[in-house]
Order: sequence, then C-alpha cells, then structure tokens
Amino acid sequence: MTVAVALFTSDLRVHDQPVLHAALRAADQVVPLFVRDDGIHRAGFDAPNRRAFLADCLASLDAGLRERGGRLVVRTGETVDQVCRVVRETGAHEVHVAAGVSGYALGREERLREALTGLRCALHAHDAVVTALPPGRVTPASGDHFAVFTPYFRRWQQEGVRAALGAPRSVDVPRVKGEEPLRRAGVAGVSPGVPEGGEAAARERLTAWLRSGITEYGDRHDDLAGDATSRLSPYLHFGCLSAVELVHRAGRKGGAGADAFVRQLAWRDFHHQVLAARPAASWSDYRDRGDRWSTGADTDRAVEAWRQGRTGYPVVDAAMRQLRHEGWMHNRARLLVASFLTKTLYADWRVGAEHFLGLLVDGDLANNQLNWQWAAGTGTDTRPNRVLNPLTQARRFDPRGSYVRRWVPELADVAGAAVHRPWRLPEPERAALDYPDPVVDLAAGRDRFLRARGA
Ligand SMILES: Cc1cc2nc3c(=O)[nH]c(=O)nc-3n(C[C@H](O)[C@H](O)[C@H](O)COP(=O)(O)OP(=O)(O)OC[C@H]3O[C@@H](n4cnc5c(N)ncnc54)[C@H](O)[C@@H]3O)c2cc1C
Repeated sequence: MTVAVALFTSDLRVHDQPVLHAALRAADQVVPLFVRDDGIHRAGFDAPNRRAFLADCLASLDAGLRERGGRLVVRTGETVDQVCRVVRETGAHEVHVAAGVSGYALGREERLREALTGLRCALHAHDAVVTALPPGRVTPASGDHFAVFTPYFRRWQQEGVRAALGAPRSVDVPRVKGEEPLRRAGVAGVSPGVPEGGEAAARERLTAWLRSGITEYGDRHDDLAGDATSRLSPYLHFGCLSAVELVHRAGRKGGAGADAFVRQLAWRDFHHQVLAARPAASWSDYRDRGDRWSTGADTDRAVEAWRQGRTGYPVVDAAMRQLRHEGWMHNRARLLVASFLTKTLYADWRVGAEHFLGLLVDGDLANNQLNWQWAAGTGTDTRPNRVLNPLTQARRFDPRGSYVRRWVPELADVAGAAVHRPWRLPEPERAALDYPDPVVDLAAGRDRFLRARGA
C-alpha cells in the first residue's frame, strides 16, 4: 500500500485541487493534511476574523473529504516538523503542496524539501493552485516581473490559464492521528458580520454570483451602496475557490461584466507576481519616493480617528466601520480610505496596511500591501501623486448617501447627499448630531502631500 501526503495550505477545497489530485494519482492512500502553523501565529498573521473563517474552512474541507470517504487530518506546530512526523508515521513516499507564492511559503517549501530528502520522501510543488497564473510564468522582455498592470494583463490573457480539474470521487485515508478541527465559536474578538467560511459556502456564493451579479459587474462595481461586487475575496484568500475555475466559469458566462471580473482576478495574480519577485515590498517601499511620513501627536490623533471611523468625513468613516463590522470593505472604499490616510493625512502606508491586516478576512500580504503601496504612490500606480478627494468620491460613488447612512447611524436621519457634508447642516441640526468635525482640512492636507513629494 503506497501513501502520499496532500498538504493543504491556501487551497482549502476539493474542487480544482491539483495538490489532492496529484497525491491521489501517486499513491493508494492519501493523508489530506492541514497544519495550523506556529510560524503564522508568531507573525501575528492569524487575526481573529481570519481564524474564525479558517475554522469554517477546515470544517467544510473535512466535510467535503468525508463525503468522499476520507477526512482531514489537522495538526498544530511547525509545518515542516508536522509533515515529517506524518511521513514517518505513515511511510508516505511523496508530499504534494501548492507552490509558494509568498516569501513565507517559498521559505517553508525549501525547508520542507530539505527535511523530506533526509526521509527519502519527494516533495512535489504544484503551480497555479493559489493564483490563476503562477508568478513568473509571464515576464517582460527585460526584468523578472511586470511593474505595470496593463502590459501584464495583455500577456496574462495571451498565456491563458490551465484547465480546471473536477473534484475526486473518493479519497482513501490511512489510519493516522489528527486533532479536532478548530471551532469558530472558540475564537474571541471576531467581527459580528464575518461571513461563513468554507468551500460549501463559497460555491453557493459563486453560483449566485454567476447567475445574477456578474452581468452588471462592469457598470456597478464602484457603486458603494449597491454592494455589487462578488465578495468572493475571502474564499479566494483561503483557496475555498480556485481562481482558475473562476476564470473559466466567468469566461463561459461571457459578456462585459464577466470580462471586467476576470480582469480583477488578473490584478490578484499581478500583485502576487510583484511580491514573488520583490518579497521586501511587503513592508518596504516598492518605489522609494523619499517620503518622510507625518508623525507626532496630531497625526496620531487623526490616524486613531481614521481607525475608529471618526474622521468627520462620513464616507471615510462609513468604510472604516464597515471594515470593523464585517472584516471586509468595498474596493472603492479601500481606495479612498487608503488615499485619505497616506496622502491627505500623509501617514505611513504601513500603519494602514497593518490595521487592515488586523481585520480583513481576505487580508493577505500580496494584495493588501501592494494595494496599499499603489494607493500611497510608492507602488505600481503610474500616477503616484494623485490624491482622491473623499467628497468627490462620495458624490460619484454614493450619490444619495445610502452607504453612509447604512454604516454611520449618527447620520441616519440626514437625507440625501447632504449626509456627506454634515458641517454644512443648519446649526441646530448639526449640533444635535453626535458626529465629529473633520480632523483635517482636505485642501491643506493635499497641499502638504504634494509639497512633500515635490509635485
Ligand atoms: C488598500 C487596499 C487593500 C486591499 N487589501 C486586499 C487584501 O488584503 N486582500 C484582497 O484579496 N484584496 C485586497 N484589496 C483588493 C480589493 O479591494 C479586494 O480584493 C476586493 O474589494 C474584494 O471584494 P470582492 O471579492 O467583492 O471583489 P470583486 O470586485 O468581486 O473582484 C473579484 C476578485 O478579484 C480580486 N481583486 C479585485 N480587485 C483587486 C485588486 N485591486 N487587487 C487584487 N485583487 C483584486 C479579488 O480576489 C476579488 O475577490 C485591497 C485593495 C485596496 C485598495
């Protein structure tokens, strides 16, 4: 009887699962293994919202495997140690894993390969499991990665993604010890609106999205109140859905909405290929603009108001409260609150990125840090000094003020677009609101930023 290990990482699914597929082909029995990695815990990367969502993901993956006669084996510790233990206990001759797309995953893969060699066990790392196109698959004529999205996307389209795989019919698991999967109920400090995680919930959402939402995505994706995006990002982050499958299914649906959606999936790949080539960009400027970010008591106060959703700019505050409540924020809102922090307040993008990582269910280094750098103008944006005015953004993307009223209850009774400028309300009405004055003058903030950038 031969045994292989399928090591699950950011690919917690049974559909289009190249790691599981390859392990099943390689051996009579497979250990589907997930290691709750101490390294991720030490790095503070298992924020409560993601831990809770992960608990659902593991439960759903276990259920998916049980439907096929198998189960998920969960261990806690250093990934390399735990995999080696399972290999020794079961006599496995192969370990299959998704190829790393982050510095951490690449390092883990290297250590694992070395440790397994000593056990005469081969490690197979599979491409295009976490992303649709593996980082490095397409590169420009000069350089190891694309620094601008549009030419990257052209090549990404030409290259095409691999075919999707079906879910296995059966999974035969040898007798091996595992822990009880973590229960969501045991995680403290979780935002009340965090959605249910896991492959089953993901596939339900995907089906609904393909049936209706995607058609109008091109026209409506920036509508803050309309909430007309897929909200699939947490499922993509944990790999409950495969980006490859999404590209194919959206492609089969066709139309302008589907094209626009696939383009966003390519943004995800784009950021991964930047970070794979420049791992330091997770915490250092991708392009150094010579910034000397604002510090001091006034900045600290303004940043704290930003975190709490009390800046006095309703659209910014609505977005920050949505993040705290749901562990998710609309992309347009992410862009405008990030511009507000890094440009209007001229605070270091790392401060904002860290706050996001503490709350986002979809929070990941490639997409979060590089989108923050994009918004701060230290990343891949070709117009690094543009400053988004939250009032203009509110007028365009929340023209009736519904998004603000949804998230800022103090302003729920202010009708229409007037909700975006509460300081202009007649005095008795204004004074009756428990809502702060603006923490910064927009024009002054913008001028300070442009002066600092020499623009
Ligand atoms: C400051 C900032 C921080 C961000 N942090 C994250 C993060 O930590 N994790 C994350 O997944 N996304 C991040 N994004 C990108 C984007 O905001 C989210 O992916 C998107 O809002 C998720 O909602 P959705 O699934 O409804 O997206 P949809 O609009 O339905 O898009 C479909 C999918 O495409 C991908 N996608 C869309 N836009 C982007 C983008 N700009 N960059 C990369 N991928 C994208 C996502 O996987 C998303 O699920 C960030 C954006 C900004 C401006």
